Amino acid sequence: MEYNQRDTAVIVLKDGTVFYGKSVGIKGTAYGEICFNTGMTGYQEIFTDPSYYGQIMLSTTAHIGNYGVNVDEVDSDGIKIAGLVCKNFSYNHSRANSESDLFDYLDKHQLVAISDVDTRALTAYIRDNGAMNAVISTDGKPIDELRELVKEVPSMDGLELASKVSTKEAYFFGDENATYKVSALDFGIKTNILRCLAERDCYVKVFPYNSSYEELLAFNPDGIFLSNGPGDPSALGKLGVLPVVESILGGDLPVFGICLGHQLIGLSKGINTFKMFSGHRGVNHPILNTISGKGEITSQNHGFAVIKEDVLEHAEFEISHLHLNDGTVAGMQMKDKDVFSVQYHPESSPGPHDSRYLFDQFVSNMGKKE
Ligand SMILES: NC(=O)CC[C@H](N)C(=O)O
Repeated sequence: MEYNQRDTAVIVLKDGTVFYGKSVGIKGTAYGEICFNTGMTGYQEIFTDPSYYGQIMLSTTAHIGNYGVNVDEVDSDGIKIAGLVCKNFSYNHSRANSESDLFDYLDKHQLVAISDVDTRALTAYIRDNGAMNAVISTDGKPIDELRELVKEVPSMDGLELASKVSTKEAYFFGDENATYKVSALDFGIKTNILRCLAERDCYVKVFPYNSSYEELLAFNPDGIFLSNGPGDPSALGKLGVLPVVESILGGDLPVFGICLGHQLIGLSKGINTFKMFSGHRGVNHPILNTISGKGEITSQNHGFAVIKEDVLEHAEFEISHLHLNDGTVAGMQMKDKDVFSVQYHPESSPGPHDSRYLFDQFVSNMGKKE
């Protein structure tokens, strides 16, 4: 396909490789780390997941847009991905409870989006060469200019993004007469995590990422939650987050961390993180709960992970979950405290509900304190 065709769009990878497609969003140029998600449904939840902030989403599913959009299916106040790359884009949608079509939604949120890409070839390329920066363009910029532009895109390694999606002001979620009160530290929290807590009789106060331990305690919580979020977890050290997490772990309240929250629990205790080759993003990742011996099919979205040896050598922690594809740490817990965390997404929006029991475990830990 020639780039000078009308509506033709282009993807330029950091190493100079080029893929072509057609524009289905606004005319513009967007950049970020390109990563692929293998989920076959749940595109609206994925696009609005704050953990994807700064990343270009390459969807491996064959159709995007065919069931429209619904405001109840968002995981934040708007689209958070930096751009979209897909195979077939459906301008028609068909579903009883869809409110509008994806095309209008992308336009409303001013997203650069490209369809008709050979997504299988591009995914295989990233799988074999690792997650990498990319520029996607639908406004006719010459390839040479885009090859220069992609060199300027900041590396995800060391990039701090959580402060950009965390709430500016504390807010409440759920019924104020609920049995349990939870203070949640927000690094880009997915709304479905709040829904899962509220459904389990929790009233949640969501705090900005730079809140102090004292501010979290002033809500008089029964437990503390550490959220998911975008970027390199180790970059949050410079924002002073780790001493707050250390104080939380030093207290006696039950603690639950998901994804970035899990990584921060580790970092605050000297368990380091590393950048994975291409990360885990999809809705069918197999996990072994090493405590119960049971398997779980899980929803995942991460590009960093804690170093396994650091957990194994740590006196206070033990591994609770392992990723069965590559043996990476998928969950850990403190041996003598009600502190546990997982690298994956039990709120699973989208994804199977196998791991929702972790919310029950957190609530049950809070119940023990009564
Ligand atoms: N979903 C998340 O919280 C992701 C955590 C972190 N940004 C990572 O990519 O590993």
